[in-house]
Amino acid sequence: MTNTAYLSLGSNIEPRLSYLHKAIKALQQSPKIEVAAISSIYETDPVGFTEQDQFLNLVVQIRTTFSAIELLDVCLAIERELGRERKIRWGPRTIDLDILLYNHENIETEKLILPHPRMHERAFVLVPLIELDKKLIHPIKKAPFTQILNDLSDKEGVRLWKQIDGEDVYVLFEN
Ligand SMILES: Nc1ncnc2c1ncn2[C@@H]1O[C@H](COP(=O)(O)OP(=O)(O)OP(=O)(O)O)[C@@H](O)[C@H]1O
Ligand SMILES: Nc1nc2c(c(=O)[nH]1)N=C(CO)CN2
Repeated sequence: MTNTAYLSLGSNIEPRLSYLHKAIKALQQSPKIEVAAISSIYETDPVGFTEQDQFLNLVVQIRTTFSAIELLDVCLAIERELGRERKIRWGPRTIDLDILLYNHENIETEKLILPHPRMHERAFVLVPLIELDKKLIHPIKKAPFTQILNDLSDKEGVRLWKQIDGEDVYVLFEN
């Protein structure tokens, strides 16, 4: 069965764009993952731990035959391959891949929580997510993500960095 998932990608250690590109290429190279859509790239102010460099964030929509927990393991493996170190919670990272949504599933285990438990608080997630699909609704809160973003007190700190338009995404990453 093919599942639809949305992943949030972020990097704030240079070369940020290259880490994002390598993570997307790694997803595409999996026979069980089709990268169906890639949002624009946004430069964003750090949230949670603010004494660090600006992030580049984007969201990808994938189709996958992996289970949610298998998909998490793929994300964690890509982070390891790209040198992710966890020294400070929410601190600097070469690459971070979070699963935002997996179908409309609600999963709560020690290793995996879906929908992502903090996605509704984060403009750096909501802005690129809504760019991909303005009709998405939070499967637990039953509220449109457009409304969740509108109601967010902290909507600042998210700036369009690179407009990505279909086939251009690969040209962008190649140059
Ligand atoms: N939806 C999810 N996506 C990714 N990791 C998750 C998810 N739910 C739970 N986790 C768990 O969170 C652990 C720590 O993740 P990580 O250190 O990357 O946190 P972070 O992405 O920096 O912070 P945050 O979770 O607030 O976005 C992972 O090892 C994973 O087991
Ligand atoms: N701007 C921004 N801030 C963050 C980010 C992120 O990707 N972008 N990720 C975090 C933990 O996942 C914590 N804070």
